[in-house]
Amino acid sequence: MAVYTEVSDEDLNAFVAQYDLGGVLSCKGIAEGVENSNFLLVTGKGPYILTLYEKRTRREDLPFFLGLMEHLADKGIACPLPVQGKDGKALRELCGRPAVIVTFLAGMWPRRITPQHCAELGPALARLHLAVADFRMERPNALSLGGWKELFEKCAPRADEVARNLRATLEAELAALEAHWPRALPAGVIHADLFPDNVFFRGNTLSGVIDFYFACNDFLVYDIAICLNAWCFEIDGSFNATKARLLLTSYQKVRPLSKDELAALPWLCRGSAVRFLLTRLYDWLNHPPGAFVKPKDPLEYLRKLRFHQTVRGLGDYCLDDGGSYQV
Ligand SMILES: Nc1ncnc2c1ncn2[C@@H]1O[C@H](COP(=O)(O)OP(=O)(O)OP(=O)(O)O)[C@@H](O)[C@H]1O
Ligand SMILES: N[C@@H](CCO)C(=O)O
Repeated sequence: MAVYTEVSDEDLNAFVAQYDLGGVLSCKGIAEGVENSNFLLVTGKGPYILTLYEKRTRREDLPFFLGLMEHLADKGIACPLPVQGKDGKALRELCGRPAVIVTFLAGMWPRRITPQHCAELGPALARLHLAVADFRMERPNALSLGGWKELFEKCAPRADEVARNLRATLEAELAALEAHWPRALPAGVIHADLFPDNVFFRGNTLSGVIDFYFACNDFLVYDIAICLNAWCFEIDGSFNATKARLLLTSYQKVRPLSKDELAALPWLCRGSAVRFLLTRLYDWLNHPPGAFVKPKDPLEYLRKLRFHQTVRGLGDYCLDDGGSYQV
């Protein structure tokens, strides 16, 4: 489970006393998530989330992430809002880790994705992209081409332990991505990790988005590519064109995509598949025996990559038969 740092009652009470939240009523570790330690903290003022940032979230990036959540919440996007202490600061330290308390969002992430979930996701993502247009902080995407290459080099010597020819497959794919990666598309701050476990629903209605800790500046449509991979494949590995069409058409009701953005999607989907394949592969190969967090399956993303490699244009996704957008 994702509680890497245990917090004593004494430390917790002293920490919470720095806020105007009343006393601690309960604090329970949250099993989900892999990056940071999260707790459901209940105080006299209600439920909150306490997050202790572990080693992969860089301290210098935290003002960007917290500033982004404040900006989005201010624009009416349903996302966690960092809570300020009595001194006006949201970011402080607990047990030697940077730590924040954020507001609690009601809802559940969907365990079984339906087309309706994708139809809700599209406009929420588009609204997020519009809302960041005047967010002034920047964070380059460390997990784009350059970052993939670095990760690949770290994983390459042992990649074939995980799948036959994986090293050669990745090497060839990185070269192809380098050659075809779009150079100029509308850009801004993207979520960059908008998987189903980061999107909450109440019934079929999207109620909030969490986990902005990979957010960065990149092509806006790259966020859609990430979502196509994370939301539109079935457990048996097949691509669900109905879900993809709903995601794209509903997104475009809020933020229409240009011809260039649509045309770039197949390569962006390949890039996004490589991004998650590589981070999962790295975690798989560097997983300490006995660790309580189960690494995610890298091969799921190898299968997705192989699917996108067969695609020659948007038509191969069977996306352009609805007539609801133009390529
Ligand atoms: N603001 C919030 N409101 C309600 N629940 C939350 C909130 N933030 C986090 N959670 C709960 O904590 C879990 C883990 O949170 P989060 O996804 O941010 O962790 P993480 O370690 O960064 O995970 P990931 O592996 O997705 O990067 C979520 O699945 C959710 O159950
Ligand atoms: N969403 C990521 C993990 C957390 O960032 C993945 O599924 O690989």
